[in-house]
Amino acid sequence: MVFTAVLSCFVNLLMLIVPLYTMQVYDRVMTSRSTDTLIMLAIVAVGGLMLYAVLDFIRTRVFLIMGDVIGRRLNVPTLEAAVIDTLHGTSKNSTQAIRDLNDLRSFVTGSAITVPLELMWVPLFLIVLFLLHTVYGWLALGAAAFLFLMSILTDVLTRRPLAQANEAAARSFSDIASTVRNAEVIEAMGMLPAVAKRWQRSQYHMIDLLNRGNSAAKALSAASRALRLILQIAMISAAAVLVIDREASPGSAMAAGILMGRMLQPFEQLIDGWRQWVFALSAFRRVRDLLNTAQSRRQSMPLPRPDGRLTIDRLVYLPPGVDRPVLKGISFSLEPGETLGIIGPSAAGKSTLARLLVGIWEPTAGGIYLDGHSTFLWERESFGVNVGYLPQNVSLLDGTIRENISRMKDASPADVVHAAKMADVHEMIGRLPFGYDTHVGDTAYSLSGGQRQRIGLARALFGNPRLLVLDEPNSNLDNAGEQALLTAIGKAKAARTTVVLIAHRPSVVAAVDKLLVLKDGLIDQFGARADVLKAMSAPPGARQVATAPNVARLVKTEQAS
Ligand SMILES: Nc1ncnc2c1ncn2[C@@H]1O[C@H](COP(=O)(O)OP(=O)(O)OP(=O)(O)O)[C@@H](O)[C@H]1O
Repeated sequence: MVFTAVLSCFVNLLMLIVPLYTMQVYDRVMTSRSTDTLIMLAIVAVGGLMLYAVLDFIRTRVFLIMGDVIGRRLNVPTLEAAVIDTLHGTSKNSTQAIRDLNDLRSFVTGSAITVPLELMWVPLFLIVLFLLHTVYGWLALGAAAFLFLMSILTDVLTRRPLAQANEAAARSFSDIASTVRNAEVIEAMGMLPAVAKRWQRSQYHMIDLLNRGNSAAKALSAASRALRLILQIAMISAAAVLVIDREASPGSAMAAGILMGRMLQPFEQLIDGWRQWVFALSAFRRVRDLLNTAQSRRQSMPLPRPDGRLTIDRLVYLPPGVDRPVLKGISFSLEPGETLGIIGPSAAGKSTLARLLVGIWEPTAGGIYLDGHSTFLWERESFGVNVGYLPQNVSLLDGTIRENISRMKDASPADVVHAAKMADVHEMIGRLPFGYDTHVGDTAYSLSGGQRQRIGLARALFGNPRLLVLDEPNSNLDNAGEQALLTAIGKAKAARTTVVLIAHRPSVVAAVDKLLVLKDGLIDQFGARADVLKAMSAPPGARQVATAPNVARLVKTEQAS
């Protein structure tokens, strides 16, 4: 910015060439009738203007580089902040930040950003006008003050509606994204007219705000343009009077007209470009707020590969903005290579527990420890290579099957095939149009729910994780798929991977060592599978399996010892 300000000084100085040249031609060349002087003056003026072009180009390049730097420095931090923000559930429209960043870049490379730099050098033109004649100087000063007041009026009248319109546009974008995501449901149930009506209402509101801001801005811009021309005419008339009274030369009168026009131009540009400034400032604020608030609260030091000992100690989870905990003090532990099935009614908190186990959310109280280290605090990359997670709603990222299984890394084909074989999907992938290179994701080749789930399982198994958390991995599977899942769990267990499996259907829990029954955020039953199943089938009074408080005591004693 300092460099461009210095460059702008020279650019503005060189802008004096045309008025000075005009003055010299009128006052010197025309009176002396010397064509040699004219040629000399023309050569100097053209040379100066070429230098002007070069400096102006360099100034533009500096802004292009600035735009580039903004993109390069902030792209990844903004993406990371948007992801963290989404996980915290603090914002519903984190993707807007990426759009904001692109808008900021376009603003920096546009014309409105240079206006303050031009305004900075207005005093230079004023000094020259005062030097030509004090009347020119005072007139120009009055005109500048008048247009400055117009800019303030523009701000007062347009800033609020334009900023609100900008926010409304951001919300509207997020509405469209959600509509497009749910296209199938909307089409199948004829919801489009109702959805379109709702969206149209928000659009009308946005357009209304935009029109209000724009009409005021356009009216003020037209008024200021006319005003500038009127002020220029006032300047030329005053100059004519001075020439008639022989107080100024005709050349200086011409120069004063040109100088005044040039001096007032940035004010006009300021009023015209106000909208861009308002939008850029709100985009800047959103990006800044996101980068400031969405700070990762995790550790930055990578940790070594764990054995897979999992300890859950008095875990409580209260979602943000909710006053009733979903998990109300859960404690249990698993040794490396143990497999645990978690069952329980809907909304018992099973998926919440799964998300907490893999450190997506931060426990409100208590903790989850893998080999003694909090799974939430664990540095993400070193945690990720040791953990596999299959969420309830599997969605694959935009990319090939190979990229999806290898978690978007440039992995060796042998490792990808190994994970695919573990999940028993190697042959299924072989039957796809381009095998491992088949492009999948939201917009590409459509896989069935079961196929997606099995590729999601291969992705979770990739890299032989130490902890594997599978949230209802069989919800879309047929018998063959379920058999493959049981085999995969068996292989993971043989490789001493600790497995946590959430299930609705009891068929898959046949593969686990221990069983946990979760009810309303509390452990109802926990123990060896056979014991829990026996206790569940026994009448309520006769249950003898460890319950939550007992387990909590067990964990505490273990830690104390
Ligand atoms: N971020 C959140 N904000 C508010 N409530 C939440 C949040 N996450 C989970 N809940 C609530 O916690 C409860 C448990 O949800 P969870 O998804 O863990 O249940 P679940 O046992 O996996 O159910 P299902 O078997 O139907 O998948 C639900 O009542 C849900 O509304």
